Amino acid sequence: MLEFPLNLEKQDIPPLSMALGYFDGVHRGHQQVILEAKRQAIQLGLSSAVMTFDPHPSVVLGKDKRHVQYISPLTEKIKIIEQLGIDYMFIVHFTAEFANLLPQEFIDQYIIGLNVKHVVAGFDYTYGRMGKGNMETLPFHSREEFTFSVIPELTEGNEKVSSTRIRSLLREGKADLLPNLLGRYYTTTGIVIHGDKRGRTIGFPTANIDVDDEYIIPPLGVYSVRMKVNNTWYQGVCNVGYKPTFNQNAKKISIEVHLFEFDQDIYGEEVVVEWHLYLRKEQKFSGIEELVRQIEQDKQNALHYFKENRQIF
Ligand SMILES: Cc1cc2nc3c(=O)[nH]c(=O)nc-3n(C[C@H](O)[C@H](O)[C@H](O)COP(=O)(O)O)c2cc1C
Ligand SMILES: Nc1ncnc2c1ncn2[C@@H]1O[C@H](COP(=O)(O)OP(=O)(O)OP(=O)(O)O)[C@@H](O)[C@H]1O
Repeated sequence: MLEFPLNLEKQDIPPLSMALGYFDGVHRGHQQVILEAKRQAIQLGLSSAVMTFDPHPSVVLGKDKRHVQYISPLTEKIKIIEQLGIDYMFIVHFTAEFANLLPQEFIDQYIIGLNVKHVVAGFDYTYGRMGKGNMETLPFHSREEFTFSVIPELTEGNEKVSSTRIRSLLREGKADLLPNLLGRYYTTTGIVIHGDKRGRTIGFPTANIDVDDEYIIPPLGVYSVRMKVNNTWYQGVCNVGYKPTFNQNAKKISIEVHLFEFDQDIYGEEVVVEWHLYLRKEQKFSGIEELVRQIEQDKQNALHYFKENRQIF
């Protein structure tokens, strides 16, 4: 997949069928939009493309002053879209100036100007200043330079499948409910770093994972997870928290995974944690023995979960 710099001339770009959206998480609704752009590309003899934005519009428009966190930070989003078999991806730097473009200016510069011959977007897609352009105004703004398809609302349990809904489920720890919306389990990519080396001595060695702070981290607690190491998936349990049994004033959340049937040195490796099921709260135990007994129980609970859900793995 190629990424174009945006100072391109129209004649340098092949005619495109382009999906439009922010696409955080590339959930099942997004996948319909993107795959329809690909289908139309094949049917109309065009190249397929996705146009997305970075950072999230809320950073620039000031609705969300907090550090923004994503279901899929940009590099992850690019990877997922690439796997859908899209030829080109345009990542528009979302600035105040861009947000201020009139709907017609956006269409002229970013759609017609990029040689787009077919547009695909969802029923609620908006464009241009204050989101004034929408799928009803698109025929007018298109100047008959391109055709378009509108993807109807994909719902699950009578509610729209949306990035907002997925973000709030994730923040409530409901990782097990995500596959219905995301089309896969939630994953975070990170690097294995050194911890306090205590895990080994209590019989539960753990990989401490440094996860990019652009990811949404599920709430504190213990989870059934799978982790991908060197292209192989392993089952395990993960603790997200401050390890209160040992640390009085820890400031940084640690994410550590104990894998079953695994004994390799993986410091410095990139790994993917796949979040499956919230098991319990993190607790302060009176001693190591009590903690170890509980982790053994966590392991049994996770093994039971994976056994029951065997058909998926
Ligand atoms: C499945 C699992 C559950 C855990 N639960 C707790 C907990 O409830 N409270 C706690 O203080 N630490 C908990 N821990 C963290 C352990 O205290 C930690 O793994 C151990 O101290 C080793 O830390 P280290 O890797 O920094 O050496 C848990 C770890 C795992 C793997
Ligand atoms: N459930 C859905 N059904 C059909 N199209 C959708 C659905 N969700 C999003 N889309 C479309 O996918 C594209 C990307 O949407 P967007 O990035 O705004 O996602 P979203 O899930 O609607 O996000 P948010 O929760 O922030 O509103 C848009 O064209 C949008 O209309």
